[in-house]
Amino acid sequence: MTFADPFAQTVSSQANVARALSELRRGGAIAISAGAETAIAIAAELIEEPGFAWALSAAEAGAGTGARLLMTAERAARLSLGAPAGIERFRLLSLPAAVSADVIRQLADPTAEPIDPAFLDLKASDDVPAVLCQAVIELAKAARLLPAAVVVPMPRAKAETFVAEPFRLAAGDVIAYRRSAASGLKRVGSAHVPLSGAVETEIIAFRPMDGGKEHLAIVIGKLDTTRPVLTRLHSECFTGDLLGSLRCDCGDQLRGAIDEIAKQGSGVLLYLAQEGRGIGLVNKLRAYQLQDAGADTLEANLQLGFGADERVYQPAAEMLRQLDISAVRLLTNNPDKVKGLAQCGVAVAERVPHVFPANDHNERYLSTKAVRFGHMF
Ligand SMILES: Nc1nc2c(ncn2[C@@H]2O[C@H](COP(=O)(O)OP(=O)(O)OP(=O)(O)O)[C@@H](O)[C@H]2O)c(=O)[nH]1
Ligand SMILES: [Zn+2]
Repeated sequence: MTFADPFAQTVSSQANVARALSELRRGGAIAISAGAETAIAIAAELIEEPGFAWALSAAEAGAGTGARLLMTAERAARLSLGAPAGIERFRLLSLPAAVSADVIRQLADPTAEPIDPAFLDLKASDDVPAVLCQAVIELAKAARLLPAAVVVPMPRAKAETFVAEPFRLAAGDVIAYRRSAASGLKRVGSAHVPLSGAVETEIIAFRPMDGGKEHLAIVIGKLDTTRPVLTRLHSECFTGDLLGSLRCDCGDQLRGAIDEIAKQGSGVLLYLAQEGRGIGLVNKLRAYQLQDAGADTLEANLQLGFGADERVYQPAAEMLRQLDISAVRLLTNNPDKVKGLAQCGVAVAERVPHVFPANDHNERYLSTKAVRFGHMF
């Protein structure tokens, strides 16, 4: 296929990223390039011996150009593998030739059997361009995997003749893809769904351009968009919203927001597909395991290699824009949501506190939110 027009190019590069995501999620290898440099990458949490051996031979990795382990600065710091200055966003470490797939998974995953990396003598490496490393980390996060990968740089001569299985990907495409997933939303379906306590409710689904999971706008009553609209941004929480988990306050906040909006006459609840503050359900369960071993909710995210909060607010702002809402009264205790929305061009006329009583199981979680995230309780 040739790319005569830029739209076709965009669509095709988006398709490549989508394919790369599913390859990574099933433990497959991808070939990714930045400028003249190419490397093979496999998600660290899924690496097995055959794939690892394939990557080494496909890249014709010789002495000194073997496998690298790529991880975020947060994870590296917790393995005492951080850079002295500690300012880089990720670490690339050369792996010894005899390292096993099991050891790689242990390094990447703090919920696996603990490992002391000191005996491996991992050396920092800089033979993969930063933009390529960044793209691989972004891909792993977008695939809701741990943000760590085995990366095998490919000699240039080999890269020129290499026909990747199944394709080759450019690092720049990943960045463009992430941006379009955050801001390109299409209204794809809506219906009247009477809720208990809020009979006049319409649910509107918005699909991200990358084909990812839909975000939902739950519109209660008749909106008056000439004035700030009572609005709740609610990040998906399968355990709290659906199962009534007592580890968090999400279930109470979800139902409480619907009740409050209904009581005040009208408003909107944006149900955002950002489970686990954007790290996904599986990683949230891992974070819970780390919390049961002593970490708080913020530290658990860092141990897994994520930032404290991986959410972005462009999708919420774009949904509000499509609903013709330019100013909101925001039901939240989280100062980052107020800031995040404002940065995306939505006027936050007022913050409306959204506090519910603690229980025996979520007291520590709520106090961590207050102390470490600055939540206003
Ligand atoms: N990573 C991680 N996510 C969690 C944990 N507990 C709850 N969550 C997620 O945190 C998010 C909570 O979202 P919200 O209630 O919208 O937001 P908030 O940041 O608490 O702010 P408020 O607007 O004040 O409620 C949901 O996506 C939950 O799945 C945890 O221990 N670790
Ligand atoms: Zn929750």
